Amino acid sequence: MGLEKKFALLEDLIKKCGGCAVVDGGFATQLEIHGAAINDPLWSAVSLIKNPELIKRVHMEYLEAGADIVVTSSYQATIPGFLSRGLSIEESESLLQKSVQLAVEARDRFWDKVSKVSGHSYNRALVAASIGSYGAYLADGSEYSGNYGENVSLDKLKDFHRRRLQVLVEAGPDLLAFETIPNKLEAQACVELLEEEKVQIPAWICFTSVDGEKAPSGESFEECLEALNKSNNIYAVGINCAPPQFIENLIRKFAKLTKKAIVVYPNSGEVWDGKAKQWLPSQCFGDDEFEMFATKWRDLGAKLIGGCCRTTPSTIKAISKDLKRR
Ligand SMILES: C[S+](C)CC[C@H](N)C(=O)O
Ligand SMILES: N[C@@H](CCS)C(=O)O
Ligand SMILES: [Zn+2]
Repeated sequence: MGLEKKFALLEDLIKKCGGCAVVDGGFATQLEIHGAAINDPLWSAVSLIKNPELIKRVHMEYLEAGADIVVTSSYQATIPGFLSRGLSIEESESLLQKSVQLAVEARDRFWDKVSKVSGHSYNRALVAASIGSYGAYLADGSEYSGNYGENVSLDKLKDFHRRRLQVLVEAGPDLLAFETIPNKLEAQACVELLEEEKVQIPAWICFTSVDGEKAPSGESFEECLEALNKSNNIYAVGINCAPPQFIENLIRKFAKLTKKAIVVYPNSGEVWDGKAKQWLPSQCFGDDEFEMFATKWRDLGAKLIGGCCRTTPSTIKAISKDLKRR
C-alpha cells in the first residue's frame, strides 16, 4: 500500500471518529501500574526484553478504553541501547520488530473480538510505531532540554535514527510516531530521513515544551515546523508529554503555523526529573479535567488527541467517551 492510501486510512479513521481520533495514553505508566520495574536506561523498552506479554496486555487495555491508535513500546528501544545490554544486532533488531508485532497482534485480537459484537462503538485501531528522540535514548532527561551539545550534528542525528527507522518500517506499522522531539535539528533530521529512506508510511512528529510557548531548545515552533510543513511524509505535527495546561495555547499557535493535522497527547502535568528518574508532583490533572480539555482541544482543531506519561486507560476512556459523544 502506497503513502496516499495510508494517508486515506488515517483520514478515514478520523472521519469515523467524528472528526477527532483518540490516541492511547501513558504506555510506560500502565506498565508500572502492573508492577514493571522500568528505572532503567531502556525505560519502558526494557519490557521488550523482560515481559513482552505485559506489553500486549497494556495495548489491549488501551484498546478496551477506546484508543483508535496504539503507540508501540519502542520509544526508548534503540540498537545502541540494546547493544550496551549485551544483545547482538540481530537480537536488537528483532526486539524492534517485535514491538510492532505485539501491538498489531493486540489490535487484531481486540478487533476480532469486538467486531463480532453488534452495536459496539469501537473502530479498528491503527498501530503507530514510536520513535523516541535522541534525548530519550540518552536517558538523561534531555528530551525536555533539547540540549544535545555542540557535537551533535544533523548527520549524527540521522545516523542515530536511520537503522531503527528502517527496521520499524519493515515491520509494517500503519503510522510512525516521532515523540518528544526537543529541537529543530532533530525534527529536520527525521524529515530528511523519511525522504532519503523513501518511507511509504505516514508520520507524525511531536515536540515537547517546557514553557508552553517554544520547543525545549528555546527555538520557536515557527522555526521547528519549517521543514515539516514541506514534507509529504508528515501527516500531523503537535505536542506530546508536555503539561495539559499548555495545550490550548499551543494548538492555537500550531494552527497558524501549519496546514498539517494537529496531534496532542500531553502528560498529566507532573514533571520528569531526568537525574532521579522519577516524576515530581506538580500541578496535576485528573480524568475529569482531561475530558473537559479534550473537547476544547477538538473544538480548536486537533484531529488526534490522547494522553502521555502518567495518564492511564481511565483517562483515555474519559476522552474517548467525550469525543465520540455526538
Ligand atoms: C518521557 S521520559 C519520562 C522517558 C524517560 C527518559 N528518557 C529517561 O530515560 O530518563
Ligand atoms: N510513548 C512513550 C512515552 C513518550 S514520552 C512510552 O510510554 O513509552
Ligand atoms: Zn510521555
